[in-house]
Amino acid sequence: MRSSVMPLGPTVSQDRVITSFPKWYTPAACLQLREHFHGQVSAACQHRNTGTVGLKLSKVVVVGDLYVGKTSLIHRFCKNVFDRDYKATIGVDFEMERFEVAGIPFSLQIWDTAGQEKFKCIASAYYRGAQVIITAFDLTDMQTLEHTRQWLEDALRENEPGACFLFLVGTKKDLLSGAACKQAEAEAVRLANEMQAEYWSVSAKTGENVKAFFSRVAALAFEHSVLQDLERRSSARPQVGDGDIIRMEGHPPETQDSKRPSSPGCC
Ligand SMILES: Nc1nc2c(ncn2[C@@H]2O[C@H](COP(=O)(O)OP(=O)(O)OP(=O)(O)O)[C@@H](O)[C@H]2O)c(=O)[nH]1
Ligand SMILES: [Mg+2]
Repeated sequence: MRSSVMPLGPTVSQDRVITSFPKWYTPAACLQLREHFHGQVSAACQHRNTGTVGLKLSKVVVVGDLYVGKTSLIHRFCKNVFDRDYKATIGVDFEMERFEVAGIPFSLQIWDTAGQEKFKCIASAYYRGAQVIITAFDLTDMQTLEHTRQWLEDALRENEPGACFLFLVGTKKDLLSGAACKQAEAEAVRLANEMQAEYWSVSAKTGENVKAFFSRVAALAFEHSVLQDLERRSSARPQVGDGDIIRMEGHPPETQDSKRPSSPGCC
């Protein structure tokens, strides 16, 4: 898992401040059932002992068929706008979002990729180094759900095994209701469990669940970064052995980076 160092900037807006651990959409397909930050993470945040986490950003990659609403979802969250007209993404685009999680600055770099086949090879060049993969489908078009397996496989191929949190997101929730929505969600939850992904239904048009979803993404990515940083620092601490030799226990950073996220149910 890779993170890049980013420069310090202004403080975040109030609606990007996360103080309590955001909840899942459904416990039936959820990466983390805890309602609070991990104890070690809370303590580290309280004592401002989060190492370099506050200076880093996590990469989020959004993939899925054309027209499912990837760009709309990102624009609703980052710019609070919705455009009814379709403008295909050409290759890739990205947005930066700054948060404050448990008092610590944290940023997501959200990569929006093209769903059109002809742009796939450009887009796939940007899959590497993702900490989070969001696979989107249109709740009103179940073929797009079937295609998520392939999108996920392609994105995972470019990343270390177990290095990413996975989300499956059903879009355009405003267009479905009642039994049709329940049925589409049930199928999606089944697939999310197979993929070991967390499931969310959202609407970019109405904004339903959009902020809650990205807050959840940010909190999980943040928590994992802090835990990883704590683990890296504790395993790099020198230890005095039986004799006069000082042993350095630990692994090179690359090995640590490729560890699975520690929460249950992620890839
Ligand atoms: N009703 C409704 N329409 C939506 C929603 N999200 C997106 N759309 C519409 O769906 C169409 C496609 O949305 P985009 O966000 O451009 O789709 P995309 O997945 O980024 O497409 P590509 O860039 O080609 O991969 C647009 O006309 C949007 O207005 C939604 O939540 N509700
Ligand atoms: Mg797009």
